[in-house]
Amino acid sequence: MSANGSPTGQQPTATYDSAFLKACRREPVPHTPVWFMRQAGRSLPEYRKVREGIPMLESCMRPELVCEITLQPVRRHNVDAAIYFSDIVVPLKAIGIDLDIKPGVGPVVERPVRTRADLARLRDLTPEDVSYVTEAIGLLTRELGPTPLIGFAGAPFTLASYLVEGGPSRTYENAKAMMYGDPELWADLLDRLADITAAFLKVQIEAGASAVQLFDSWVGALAPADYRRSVMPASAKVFQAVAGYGVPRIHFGVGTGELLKLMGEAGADVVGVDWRVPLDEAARRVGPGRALQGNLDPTVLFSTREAVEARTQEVLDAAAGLEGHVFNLGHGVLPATAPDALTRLVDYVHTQTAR
Ligand SMILES: Cc1c2[nH]c(c1CCC(=O)O)Cc1[nH]c(c(CCC(=O)O)c1C)Cc1[nH]c(c(CCC(=O)O)c1C)Cc1[nH]c(c(C)c1CCC(=O)O)C2
Repeated sequence: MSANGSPTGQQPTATYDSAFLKACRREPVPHTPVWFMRQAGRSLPEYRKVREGIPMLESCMRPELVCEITLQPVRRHNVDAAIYFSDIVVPLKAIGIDLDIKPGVGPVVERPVRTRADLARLRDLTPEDVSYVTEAIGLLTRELGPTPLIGFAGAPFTLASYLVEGGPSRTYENAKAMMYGDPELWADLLDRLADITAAFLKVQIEAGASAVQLFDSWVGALAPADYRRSVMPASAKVFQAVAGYGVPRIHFGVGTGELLKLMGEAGADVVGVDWRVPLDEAARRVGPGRALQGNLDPTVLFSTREAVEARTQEVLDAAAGLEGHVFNLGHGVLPATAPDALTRLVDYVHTQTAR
């Protein structure tokens, strides 16, 4: 086992023994650990303040700023893990793809990837391309103490959805047209993206990330047979590439009820579940040997305190028989969420599950 995967390696014992990493390893925990996808970001006034006037992608390349933004939700909410502040398109930008993150829209690619000739633009990612990531994680692991840091990347399908469409899409018609109509080009595209993603995750783990999450946010658009044939090999390649580090690998997507089993089999130690499938049913679908993460509907936080507690309790009850449970929302924190509602939610989960 590698440095980060053992208590004797570069990772401090207190981090290795944290509730979050124990739950990922399906070991007994003192309380159910909690973190939130998109916990660092627009729901926090202190985030909006430090980001003022700095474009999103530029903010991802400033180590001190990344460090501050990553720490903000840890200070405020008492969450059990930090997630590295970045974006799934950062490694693509780093290899020279002409893309930007447009406020209120998302990633936009100037020249979409549609042909075999376009593939040549997807060169390998080297650690030097993202030296600011190594630097920021170095700062962060010192500041975080025992709190684990989650590194992340976009999965090949979700990255391809932006590259081929040229921006956000509801239907993924260009990406799926390539997948159905030119399976060889599609497979080569996803394989290229798998190598870039694996390299990006390795940089984060070697710099000190204690776990990684692979976001395949939009893969719920696919039928299981297409997932298995056209996406799973590339995602499995990513997970395989980082298996030797021994850090937990989390895999998440939205609307993936029919894909949960396959997403686990792709090589995840923890399968993320959105709010559409209760966790006990998700556990039946995923099968033994993997922990689950989720799955409160993020819009519940706009409701009354009583409703939040009742819905949270339902999630905890459904998770009661699981081998390992990491509490999270079923998707990212919505920008208009009241920060105090998140702080109260962390406290509620910790109190209700204290053992
Ligand atoms: C699909 C996806 C993207 N980015 C990401 C995903 C997968 C997660 C998911 O499914 O939500 C991942 C991501 N993006 C960001 C994080 C930060 C870490 C965290 O979770 O706190 C993470 C984990 C910062 C961000 N990434 C982005 C913001 C907002 C931009 C800003 O604050 O100026 C943040 C905080 C921009 C972005 N980037 C992307 C979108 C759809 C958007 C939102 C567009 C908008 O509504 O403005 C692509």
